[in-house]
Amino acid sequence: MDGPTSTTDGTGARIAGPSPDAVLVRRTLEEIAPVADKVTSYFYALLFVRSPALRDLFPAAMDTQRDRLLKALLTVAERMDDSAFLAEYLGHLGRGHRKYGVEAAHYPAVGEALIGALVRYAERSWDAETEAAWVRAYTTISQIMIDAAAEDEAKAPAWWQAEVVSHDLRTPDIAVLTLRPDAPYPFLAGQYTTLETPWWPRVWRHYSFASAPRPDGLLTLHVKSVPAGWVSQALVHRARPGDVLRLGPPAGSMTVDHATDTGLVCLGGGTGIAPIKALVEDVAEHGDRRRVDVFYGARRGHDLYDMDTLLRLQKTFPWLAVHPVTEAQCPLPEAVREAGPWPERDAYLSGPLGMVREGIDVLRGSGVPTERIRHDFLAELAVVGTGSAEVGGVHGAHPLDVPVEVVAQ
Ligand SMILES: NC(=O)C1=CN([C@@H]2O[C@H](COP(=O)(O)OP(=O)(O)OC[C@H]3O[C@@H](n4cnc5c(N)ncnc54)[C@H](O)[C@@H]3O)[C@@H](O)[C@H]2O)C=CC1
Repeated sequence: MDGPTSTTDGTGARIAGPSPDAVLVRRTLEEIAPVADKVTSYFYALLFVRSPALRDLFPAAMDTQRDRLLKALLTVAERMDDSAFLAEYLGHLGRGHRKYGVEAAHYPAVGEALIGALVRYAERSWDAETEAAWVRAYTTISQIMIDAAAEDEAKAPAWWQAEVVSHDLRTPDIAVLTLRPDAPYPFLAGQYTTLETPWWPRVWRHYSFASAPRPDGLLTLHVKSVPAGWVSQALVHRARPGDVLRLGPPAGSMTVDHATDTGLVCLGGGTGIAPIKALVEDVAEHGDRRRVDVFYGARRGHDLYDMDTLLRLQKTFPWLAVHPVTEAQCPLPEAVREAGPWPERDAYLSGPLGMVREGIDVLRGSGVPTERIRHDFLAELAVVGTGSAEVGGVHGAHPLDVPVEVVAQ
């Protein structure tokens, strides 16, 4: 892509402006924004008519697919001149697409369908120069994704099969599943995975791991069945020991920095307690010098489905304090504010979007510097991908930093 231009401000200092290609790409995206749905439908129609074999990479029902492509494009367009961001974001996307069966040979057809859809709906701004900018942009995007996938192929499988070894229904709509992967699954406490069930082929959802890596290699997930949540309902009400699921690679950076012994303050709302529990186990495994406060929020007392486990951990580890909070008592972020300030802590948040957002505000107001606040916006992905809250929570300062997978979520 062409490099950024620069201008000078009133003091003569140079300010980097967007590159000419970024200006042209953004102009196209602005023009199509009001008809984004039509562009997306036309893109997929072109893709599947011209390359019918690619249809098999996508789920049967395309409604879960809707906004993904456009959201990824907007993210890239917004940061087009930031090569470090592009390498990280698109590298993650390229690796993540291996599990869908995406190959290097598929990329040109996608690029042609994309440009075909843009030509049709960006009539006002489209010209030869714009087309050349889009071709350069797409070539760069696809090459980063292809290279990242090829590099990953040399060291990790595209997916893992995982057998359900236990299924524990904790409430009428929450199950704790234990899985045995068919090969060692390398992850860190606080990370999440993508998962596909045999009942909804090519429909993938995100779930955080509820335990730190264990010597026996087993994995644990907490799943809440949500209305219209195909995958979550199948996992809670249908999955049984012996069923085999597929897992994508681990992702997420809500992990503990073991180079320091700073204390932790953790907020887990609902099934958002899952990765928080994994973090507590991780701290325990790395020594016990750190103070850890866990605020566990639920709507009602009986929704605190993992309280027994947390109390057991609290009894074992004197450095751990667990604070259950129900809505009748007070909102979870409020309880954290009242117990603060937290100036010397690292903070971790996991749960519904609203809780995470409010929690961040409270933590900032209670003295925690922004760079010490970690969270993964899984709830954000659920909203984008399905219109339902079907995830078990992705990390980043901004939701757009989360790689939104273009194919089959
Ligand atoms: N790594 C992550 O970020 C993870 C996120 N999650 C997300 O957590 C959510 C769990 O859902 P449920 O169990 O149904 O939780 P829930 O809806 O029962 O709420 C749990 C807690 O969050 C509080 N809360 C909810 N909305 C709030 C708001 N707008 N402002 C302040 N507090 C709020 C509730 O008062 C309660 O204390 C899902 O959206 C899931 O995607 C789940 C696992 C991991």
